[in-house]
Formats: sequence, C-alpha cells, structure tokens
Amino acid sequence: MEIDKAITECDDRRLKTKYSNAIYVIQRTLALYSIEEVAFSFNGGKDSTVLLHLLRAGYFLHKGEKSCSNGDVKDFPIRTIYFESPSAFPEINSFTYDTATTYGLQLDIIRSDFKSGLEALLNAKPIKAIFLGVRMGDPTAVGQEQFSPSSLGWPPFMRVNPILDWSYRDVWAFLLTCKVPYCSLYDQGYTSIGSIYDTVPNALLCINNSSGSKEVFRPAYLLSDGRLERAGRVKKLPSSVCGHNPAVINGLDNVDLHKSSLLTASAIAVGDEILFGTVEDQIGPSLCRKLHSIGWAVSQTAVVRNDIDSVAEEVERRQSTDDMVFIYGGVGPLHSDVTMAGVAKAFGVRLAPDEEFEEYLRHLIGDQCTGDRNEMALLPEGITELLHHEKLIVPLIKCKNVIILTATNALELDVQWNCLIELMRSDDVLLMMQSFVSKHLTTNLTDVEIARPLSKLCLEFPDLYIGCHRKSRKEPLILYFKGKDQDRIESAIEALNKKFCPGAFVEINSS
Ligand SMILES: Cc1cc2nc3c(=O)[nH]c(=O)nc-3n(C[C@H](O)[C@H](O)[C@H](O)COP(=O)(O)O)c2cc1C
Ligand SMILES: Nc1ncnc2c1ncn2[C@@H]1O[C@H](COP(=O)(O)OP(=O)(O)OP(=O)(O)O)[C@@H](O)[C@H]1O
Ligand SMILES: [Mg+2]
Repeated sequence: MEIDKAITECDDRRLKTKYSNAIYVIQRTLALYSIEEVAFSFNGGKDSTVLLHLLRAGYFLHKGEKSCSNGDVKDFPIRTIYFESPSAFPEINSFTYDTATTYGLQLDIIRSDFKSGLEALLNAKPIKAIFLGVRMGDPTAVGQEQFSPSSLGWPPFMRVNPILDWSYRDVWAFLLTCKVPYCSLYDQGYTSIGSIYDTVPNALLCINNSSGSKEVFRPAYLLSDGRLERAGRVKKLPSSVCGHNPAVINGLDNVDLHKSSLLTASAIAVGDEILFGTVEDQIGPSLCRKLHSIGWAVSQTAVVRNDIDSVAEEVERRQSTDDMVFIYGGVGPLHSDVTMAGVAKAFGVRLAPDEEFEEYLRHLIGDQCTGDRNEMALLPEGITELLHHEKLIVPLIKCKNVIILTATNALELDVQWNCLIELMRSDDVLLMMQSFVSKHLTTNLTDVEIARPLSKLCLEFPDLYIGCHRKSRKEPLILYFKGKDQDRIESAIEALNKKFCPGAFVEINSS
C-alpha cells in the first residue's frame, strides 16, 4: 500500500508517530463499527485530504492485506459525504470530484446545511460514526477528543478525529512525503480554506513584487509558523460595532456582535500574596487603563487564591459573561502555579503537552525541566491558541476568550500589551473599539443635594456611565460622564445644569 510504504520508508520520526496513532484510531473505529456504520466527511481541504489517505491505509491494514504490496487504488468502501455549498471555491469542488473519481469514493453530495443534512443521512443510512479532519486549534475542535459524541442538538453519532493532535507542519509533512495530490489553491498561498467570502491567500506567504503587478504567493507548505494558518480567514464585521476603528476579530466565540458596540473584559489576578496584602497588584489597574484606551469596558477585576477550584470558578463565571478575560499570576512550574489547570477545569478540558510551546520553553530554559516532560508545556487541550510575536520570548496563551498573561509587573505588561495590540491588526486577537470620551465636573453641592436629580439623570441617559467620586471627605465632589458619543455627554451635562442653579457645576480636566 503506497501510503503505508511512504511513511514506513521516510525518516521523519515525528510523522511516523503521528501516522501510527492516527491509524490506530482508524483501526479501532473499524473494529468497533461495521463498514456500513462509518462515514467520512470529505471537503477537499488539506486536512480531509490527509484523512482520506490515512483512511485508505487504515482500511487496507484493517483488511489484513499486507501481502499485496499495492492494493487497489479504488478500493475504498467507506461512504463519503461532501456538503457542497454555492460559496465553495470552484477549485475545491473540482478537486473533491476528481479525488472521488481517482480513489473510487462513494460520494454522497449533500446540499443542505450540516445539521439537517446529517439528520436526513442518519435517518436513511445506518451510520454511527463519522471521520472528520478536525485538528486541535481549529475553532470547532474545542473540547473534542479523538472519539467525541456529536453535540447536544445534533443527530446522534460518534465524531472520530484521527488527526486531532496533528500540527500544520505534520499535515504538510504527510502530504509531501506521500506525494498525494491536494487542492491547487494551497499552491497559491491559501493555508486554510473556508468559503469564497471569508478566505483569501495568507498574506504571510506574499512575495513582494516591486512591479506593482498582481500579488504572488508562495505555496502553503512554506508557511513556517503553523499557528498563522488561519491568517487568510477574514471575518467582516457590521460597521456599527467597529466605530471609527474597524478591525477583524477571531475567536471571540460568544460575542454577540450585533448586540451593542460595547465589548467587556475582566481581569483576574491569581495570588495569595495579593490577598495577604504583602504584594500590591500593579497589573490590574494598568490593564484597566489599557483596555479602556481601546474602547473596552472593564466589568470586573478579581483576585483569587492559588487554588485550582478558585481559579476555575472565577474563569468559568467571567468567560461566560465577558467578551474577553485576562488572567495573570500563577503561571510557572511551582506548586502554587495553578492558573493553567484552573483555566482547563473552567472549560472542562484536560491539560495536555503542547509541542510548540515546549519548543519555546526549551529555548528559554534548556533541558532543566524535571522528568521527561516540561510541566510548564502542559496547556488546556483543544482550546489553546499560542499568540506569537517576535518581541515575546514565549508566546501569549489564549484559551477561547481567556488570555493568560505571564507578566508579573506593569513593565512586563506594557511589553505584552503592545504585542497584543500589534497582533490585533495581523492576528485578530482583540477588537479595537471606538474610544470612550469623557467629561469631568466638580461641584460644591453636597451628595444629599445632588443624589436624587442625578439618579433621574442616569435613567434618562442609560447609555452613559455617570459616576461620582471624591479625593477626600473634605474635598468637593467630582462627577464624570463617560460614553462613546460626545453629543450624548453634552446633552447629559446640559440636562444636569438645568436641574440646578447656574454655575453649580464646573468643568475640570480629567486628571
Ligand atoms: C460531519 C460533520 C459533523 C459535525 N458535527 C458537529 C457536532 O456534533 N457539533 C457541532 O457543534 N458541530 C458539528 N459540525 C459542524 C462543525 O463543527 C463546524 O461548525 C463546521 O465544520 C463549520 O465550519 P465552518 O463554519 O468553518 O464552515 C459538524 C460538521 C460536519 C461536517
Ligand atoms: N463542506 C464539508 N463537507 C464535508 N466535510 C466537511 C465540510 N466542511 C468541513 N468538513 C469536515 O470538517 C473537517 C475540518 O474542516 P477544516 O476546514 O478545518 O479542514 P479542511 O477543510 O480539511 O482543511 P483547511 O483547514 O485547509 O480548510 C474537514 O476535514 C472535514 O472532515
Ligand atoms: Mg476547510
């Protein structure tokens, strides 16, 4: 069998391991289910192309036909499903059809959406397990294992993900080692392919040509940093959300972008030492100012103990309420460094070794780790994205909408924040929102005098933050009006002035 032969004969040890693990998953599946009970979800993408050849090899080995050196190229009895969409690239469609002909795939073409298409298919056929080319790092891989039952609300079947732990590099090592055909778009700089509306060639593969003629891109397998595989995926936002600073956003799964133009973040500090009062949290206040400066509202800052459950509880609560959560402290190899485990627990996933992160740590600390694994390279499985920047020795870690900062003081935070802001443009990490505008007033009136009219004003202007504070009991009150619309602030101040004698409030600088 040519695939098995190519891998057996190559000297890429890592690829061999990935291959044999994937083949093991396939063989387990073929042992558990009959051939009529399994299906393969194929869409002409690189990951499903890898899976096709693994399935061909796995099926061949399952049949025990090792004596026959090549097998029949068209011997592939696993039902193959392709959800064809009008927004698919024509190159993807033609590759899918050509591949079906070359390898004798029994292609079921489904033209409805995934869910109802699967419902109809499962009603008509005895399918119990479906092979998918999902890989860790894909947004849809979150929480999945090699065998994962379909989600609630989906028809019941087993999702089988033999290449869940494959990296971008592994995918290309396999396709090139086995010399199998893949969709031509990958040779034109596309690194991950969605629809014609959301996919462009990956700018990181662009060859600068001075002549000003059409841009030229290098092939996908030359992308050196696989974490940037999805850099060619574009998400367009409604302009109302973007204010004056439109930006793309990716990974903010639970943001209802149509809801409002306000995104909220929270900050969680992990550290008994802060709760003892022996160390002062510098990062929280600085983070609040930074978030505020890019138009985000901070809904809460919290300090929790170095305890997995305390971290997990807080992260679980905040990640479901806020658009982004920042957590810092408790990151490292010590017994008290529980942040990573807490984040994993909050999302119901386990900690698993991350080879790419391990590689960074090896550069940093050499082989000083205890045992044969670097415990610091254990990251929440299936939900972790490494945010790489050339100015960072170790990438930032993002688990769904939680960013784990390794900064231990305000200066280190400055560096990490500036990198995040730069990544914002290229890697869709944070959304730059319309900035806040604010006005501050001072008054010699007492709290009691202004309390009622001010609460009425808050009801009249629910879109503004209207607040008061004072520097000391003896000093005059300071009122602030904060929002995204200057005119609304002016109107609120005018309405306030009308409720009192002229000159009762005086505008001051915000500092
Ligand atoms: C065969 C198959 C099974 C799927 N099963 C599930 C599922 O159980 N739960 C789920 O949330 N999504 C499921 N999906 C949908 C995918 O997770 C994902 O939403 C889909 O691939 C859309 O990707 P796109 O938005 O990038 O096109 C399934 C998709 C396919 C093709
Ligand atoms: N339209 C579809 N029809 C059938 N299966 C699909 C479809 N879209 C996605 N899938 C399944 O989901 C898997 C993951 O899709 P994904 O887009 O991440 O990978 P890919 O298309 O194989 O490669 P790439 O990341 O380069 O686009 C596919 O490998 C395939 O198994
Ligand atoms: Mg794809």
